[in-house]
Amino acid sequence: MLKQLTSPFKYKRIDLNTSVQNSKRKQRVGLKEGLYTILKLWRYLSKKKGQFLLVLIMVLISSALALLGPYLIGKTIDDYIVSQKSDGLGILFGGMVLVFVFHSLSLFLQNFWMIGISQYTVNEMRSDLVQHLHRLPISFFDKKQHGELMSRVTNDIENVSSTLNSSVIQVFSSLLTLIGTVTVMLLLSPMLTAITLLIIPLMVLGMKWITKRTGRLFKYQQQNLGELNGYIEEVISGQKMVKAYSQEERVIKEFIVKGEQLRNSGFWAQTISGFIPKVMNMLNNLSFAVIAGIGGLFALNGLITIGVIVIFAEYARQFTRPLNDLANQFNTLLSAIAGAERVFDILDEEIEKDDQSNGEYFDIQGEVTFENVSFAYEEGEDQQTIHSVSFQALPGEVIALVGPTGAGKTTLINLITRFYDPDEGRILIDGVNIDKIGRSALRKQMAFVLQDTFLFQGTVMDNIRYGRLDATDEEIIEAAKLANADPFIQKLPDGYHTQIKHDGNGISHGQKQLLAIARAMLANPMILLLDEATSSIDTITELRIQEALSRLMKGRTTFVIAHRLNTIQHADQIIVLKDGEIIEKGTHHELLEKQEFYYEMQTQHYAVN
Ligand SMILES: Nc1ncnc2c1ncn2[C@@H]1O[C@H](COP(=O)(O)OP(=O)(O)OP(=O)(O)O)[C@@H](O)[C@H]1O
Repeated sequence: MLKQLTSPFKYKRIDLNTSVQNSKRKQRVGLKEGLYTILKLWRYLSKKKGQFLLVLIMVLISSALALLGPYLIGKTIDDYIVSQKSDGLGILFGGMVLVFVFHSLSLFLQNFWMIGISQYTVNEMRSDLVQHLHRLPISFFDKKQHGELMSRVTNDIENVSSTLNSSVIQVFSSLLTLIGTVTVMLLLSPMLTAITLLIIPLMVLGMKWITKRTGRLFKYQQQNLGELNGYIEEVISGQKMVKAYSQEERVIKEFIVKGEQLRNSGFWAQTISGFIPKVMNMLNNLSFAVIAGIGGLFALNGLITIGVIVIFAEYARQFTRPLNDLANQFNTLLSAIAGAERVFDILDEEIEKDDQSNGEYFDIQGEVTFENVSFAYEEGEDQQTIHSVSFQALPGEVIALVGPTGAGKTTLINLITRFYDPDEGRILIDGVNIDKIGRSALRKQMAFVLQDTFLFQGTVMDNIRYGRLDATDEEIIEAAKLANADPFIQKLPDGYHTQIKHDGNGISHGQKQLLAIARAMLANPMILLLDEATSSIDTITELRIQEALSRLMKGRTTFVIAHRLNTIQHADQIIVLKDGEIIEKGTHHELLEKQEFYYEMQTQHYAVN
């Protein structure tokens, strides 16, 4: 099996920056990066400082009691068994029982409090992450796979949680046990201690060699897991498309490749980290042999007692165990830091600035003006997506946006809604630059009826209420009636209370559009953004949609991305876009008379979408 796997050292050749290119912070690697992440984690943990202090006190107590146990056993051997005495043995025995009972109790308490801290921390991180995700600009989501993001909110956070649950205590108790053990050992026999400690350099060197590799390998394992999850999410959501184009084989092959990558990185991360306990165990046994041999010689020469050999043997175990634990926990910590780092990478992403405005609701008339607006999706792009676009839409006008595919129609809508901001020029609503209006206040003035209406889990009623959360049931039914959606809703098994399945599966395309119109009716905005459906909808539903739309459009400034030219003949203005520029503007008749691009589109049935 080993032969099939790529050597872990292959990873050396992978440029870290290829997978972490989007964040400046990610350029920092190694210790500095780790410390930065730990500092950020501490900001969360420190909110539970009091409880954390209690945990540390319990760790201190349990570590001290763990030291006391072997010491008492050694004392029993030297003072009672070797010297054949029994006076006071009962008290010593009682003391030992108490030590072990309190040791367990302190372990239980530290665990109990630490789990509380870890669950609190992880919950805070998760909610910060989700809140932050909602404040990020749309451009952030353009660059990220949804499943990969999901993996950060779930897997990576879970990883941090389980590590906090166990590793923090382990690390502190191991450190304390180490210090305590060495101190007592030195007090009992400095010479035997020095010989026992010779093992440390060997352990440190071994650990360094291994952890250097495992840190990197765990990072790749997390990355590969994120990519695989992203892929699974994508193919499950796009299952229909996969089947429609008979892409199952290709998808399975790609999945196998990604799965192999994860298996490979997982295999090496686990294998190399798995060496640690084995190596430590071997060194541990070696130290036992050394203590028994050399300690025996010392005892024969009267330098130490038999009780001290027993204490040393027990301490050597206690001493290599924390080293062992530290090494193990180091790996878990590295893996959790890698996870936390991926979470903080998102938290470090700059949120959408909500400008100078106070973001309050205000009444608008619906005049929209573009003044020399230029825009490119990517910074430094040679070709602008929108180039010096100017036009004015008066309140209540219907503006049709037409042009070949990729001309920039959707981009114009994206700019009006401030999903993106222009690089040059201004967009004004009622004469106010929209960058002075808070995004949320601006979007409250708008409603969308898009080709692909997204329906959330919940009832039909809930989905219409999305348009205005404080709407009453009566208002919702009224909006549905105006949108011609009421007849089909009434026929659903539970009417308005029918549960919508995932993403509206079970509701037809045309019915989704009607629900979107009802949502928009309820929102009652002054500006309406329509992306005309291209898919074939049956004639009756189509008529219902058209009728509902004209009702909805009345008195509102409406931008329609038109895919069929026959539906926009009555628009007040038709804006013809090509390669991001307005090449013609006017009414249907004016443009036909000009006999230019629009005329060509009409006469030659130019593909307009
Ligand atoms: N999020 C994005 N990131 C980068 N480029 C984008 C993005 N969205 C669109 N583009 C590019 O911008 C250009 C204009 O796209 P847009 O979607 O505005 O065209 P459109 O006229 O609406 O096309 P269609 O009729 O096909 O929907 C295209 O070249 C497209 O590839």
